[in-house]
Amino acid sequence: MSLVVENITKRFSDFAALNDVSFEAQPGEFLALLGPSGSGKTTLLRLLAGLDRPDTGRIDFDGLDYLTLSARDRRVGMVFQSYALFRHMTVAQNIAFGLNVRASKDRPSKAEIQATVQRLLKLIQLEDLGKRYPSQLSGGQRQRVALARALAINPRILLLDEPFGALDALVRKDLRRWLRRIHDETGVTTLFVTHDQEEALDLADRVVVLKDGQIEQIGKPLELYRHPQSAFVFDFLGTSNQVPASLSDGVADFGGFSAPVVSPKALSGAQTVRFRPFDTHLLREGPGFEAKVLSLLPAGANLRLELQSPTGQVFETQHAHDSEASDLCLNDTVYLRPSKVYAF
Ligand SMILES: Nc1ncnc2c1ncn2[C@@H]1O[C@H](COP(=O)(O)OP(=O)(O)OP(=O)(O)O)[C@@H](O)[C@H]1O
Repeated sequence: MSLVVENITKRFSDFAALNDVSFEAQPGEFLALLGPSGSGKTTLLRLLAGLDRPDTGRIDFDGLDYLTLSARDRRVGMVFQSYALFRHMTVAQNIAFGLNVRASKDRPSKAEIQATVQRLLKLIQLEDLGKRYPSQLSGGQRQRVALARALAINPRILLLDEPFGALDALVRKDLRRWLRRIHDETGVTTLFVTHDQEEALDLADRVVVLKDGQIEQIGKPLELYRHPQSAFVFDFLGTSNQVPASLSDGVADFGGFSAPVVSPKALSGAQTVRFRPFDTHLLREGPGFEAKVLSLLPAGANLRLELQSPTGQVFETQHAHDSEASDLCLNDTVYLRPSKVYAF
């Protein structure tokens, strides 16, 4: 059951929050919508949920024209950043809510609703907390309940708007893994809004990068990371070191040393080129970009360095523990050479 979004434009007065946006989600796919604040992520979710209408375009799900369906008939489950649980209801009542409010002809029996609640409590690993109130839960537990409530209506699509945005980094990481597991068990087509590139790359089957209401690029996480089509995508997906170079025939010349260029098109002449922290060598002697070691930080299997050039530019580099970086000290002078650079 695929989701088709075609040529969607949404204006607020004369400002286009979404401008001709098209993409598809495959049945059961987990898509991340990634973009900076104001890029149109929430606007897109609201259109899918039926909380707002686009000015132009088409939204279909499994052959159903969603724009002709009410929000309720779309059967979309939503989870927001703020815990939108009902405070006066227990966890179990919150989860049952979407089923209890159905018209009597569509409402499952009490026993069926209870069974669904039990199944979902088990799924979110809060089996013993059904009788508690939201105020008696941690932030992470509340978001798990919010997800169970969204799943209770057996949604065709699950829309998650920065669901872990208010939680601390460790809990976020934990819930991320957990969410992916739940997704794989339930197989619901899911759209997950985030402005955190690590979260998007870690979680999603494919990532839709939005900028100023338009799609910059869509792709699998590694594909986006390795083959960004624009400087925006490169900069947004990770640390970006930038230097001027002279390009010709796929080589960036820095005056005395050079590096191969990865580029979506053939470029020549003076350009700013970009490189990632781990695409670098540090040498004791030039040629290279001269810099002093500002900081040295062990980061898991790697060493992360900050280097500062005589003009004040700061570079970030990353190296294996047993590499040339391992015997450097603070304030040592090194010569930095990129092993490959990107140009757009
Ligand atoms: N009801 C509205 N009236 C006017 N402008 C709006 C309205 N809703 C959204 N916008 C504008 O549309 C643009 C996109 O907003 P949206 O909330 O979709 O961005 P976002 O990518 O979700 O941002 P964030 O990450 O900050 O939540 C913003 O410039 C916003 O100010």
